[in-house]
Amino acid sequence: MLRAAAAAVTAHTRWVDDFPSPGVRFADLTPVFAHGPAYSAVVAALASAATDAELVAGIDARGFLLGGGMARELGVGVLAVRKAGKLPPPVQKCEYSLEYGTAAIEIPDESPSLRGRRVLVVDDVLATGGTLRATLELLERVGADIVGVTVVTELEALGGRARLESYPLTSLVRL
Ligand SMILES: O=P(O)(O)OC[C@H]1O[C@H](OP(=O)(O)OP(=O)(O)O)[C@H](O)[C@@H]1O
Ligand SMILES: Nc1ncnc2[nH]cnc12
Repeated sequence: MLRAAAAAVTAHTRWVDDFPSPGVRFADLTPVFAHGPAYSAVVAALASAATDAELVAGIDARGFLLGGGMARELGVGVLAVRKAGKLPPPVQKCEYSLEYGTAAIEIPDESPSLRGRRVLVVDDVLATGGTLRATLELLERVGADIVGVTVVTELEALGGRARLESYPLTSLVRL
């Protein structure tokens, strides 16, 4: 199952040079998600990273597409980890930097309560790890139990895995 999903990712990923800034080679997974069999294979493979999860947290924006499908697959709920300024207060916020700039993300502070809940976190790409680290910090701040961290594509040269050392990280494709 994992091998078929990885092959589908490799076949359908579009690489874009100098986006969103010069020198960046951007992994665009849009065609992977738009291809029915590839999307199904990827969602099933990612969901298998933590079948004991009680909630899937998907990171803005492509993590939403994955997280919703995975939550259905596992029969659990889904949480949108949002870019700053989109959620009504009260929120928990964390600023971070990534390959091409800085950003901030937020989760709801108390509603839903995440204390003690087993959460599987998902995003499309792991690059520097800034986005996932900030997300994990937020989830831990509100007491969540991180049972899995999973991504479709890991860009190894950018060193994200080292910044997530203490978490159970899996990826379908490592480049
Ligand atoms: O490991 P990192 O260096 O943090 O990079 C990974 C993040 O970068 C991309 O999102 P981006 O911030 O471009 O936002 P978008 O989803 O709004 O396009 C990608 O979808 C990850 O969320
Ligand atoms: N090269 C890249 N491709 C896709 N998403 C990214 N996020 C950070 N760097 C990226």
